[in-house]
Amino acid sequence: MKVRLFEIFTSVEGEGILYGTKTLFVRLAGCPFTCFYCDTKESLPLDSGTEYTIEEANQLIDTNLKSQTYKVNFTGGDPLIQHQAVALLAKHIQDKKIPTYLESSCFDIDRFNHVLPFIDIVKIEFKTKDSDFVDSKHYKKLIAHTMKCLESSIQAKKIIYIKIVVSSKTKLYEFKELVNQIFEIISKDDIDGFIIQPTYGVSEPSLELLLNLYDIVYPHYIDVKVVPQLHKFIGAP
Ligand SMILES: Nc1nc2[nH]cc(C(=O)O)c2c(=O)[nH]1
Ligand code: SF4
Ligand SMILES: [Mg+2]
Repeated sequence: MKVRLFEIFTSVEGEGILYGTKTLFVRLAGCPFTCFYCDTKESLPLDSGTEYTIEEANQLIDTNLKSQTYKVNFTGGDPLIQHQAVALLAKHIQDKKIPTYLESSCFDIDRFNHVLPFIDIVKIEFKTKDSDFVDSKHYKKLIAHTMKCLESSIQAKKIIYIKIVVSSKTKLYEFKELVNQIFEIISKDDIDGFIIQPTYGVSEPSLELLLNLYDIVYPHYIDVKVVPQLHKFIGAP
């Protein structure tokens, strides 16, 4: 089996509940979606990056693990595009007792379930309608898949947090509908965090909007946090 990696680098985790922690990032090539705020557009083409055999990719990861690595984040692109390869690479890392982390848009429950056994920390990202991830007629189906990924992670007792990227285009009523839908199927104790992540450099949300979005989540989950992407502020990848 082959895998296309766009890049591999060590940095400070810039997103989510583990922000500020040293992490090795394995960025998979390929994502067919179209979020208007995507900050890794170079990695979207399926033929971007470099192709490796699994053995070569594992060797590359091993070389990068040498400089004290505490966890490995599979990101993209979307790692579920190459789910079979990601499962093999993540197993290789777990065998070394290093925690693995999946950074995906959770668009397909079958692909997600294939990778999940080899992942310790899962970010469940719910896309807003205004993200342009998919056109609006496919949005309901996307959210159904993401919900199933969330339920599956809870059943598997993973470390889980929910992330929603918001912009000045995010509609309060749509956000509220999404949050209500999430907490209809889960309880606050099922997750380890809820992150509202503002877009950076494009259609940035106002403080007023961020606070209104916060107030929508708070009644369901009092530890909700607004966390911008830390790495953008320290000039790190
Ligand atoms: N420092 C840093 N942290 C990140 N967390 C998630 C990232 C991503 O691109 O998915 C990312 C990234 O690209 N860089
Ligand atoms: S899902 Fe992620 S990688 Fe794909 S277009 Fe959206 S932000 Fe970019
Ligand atoms: Mg990034």
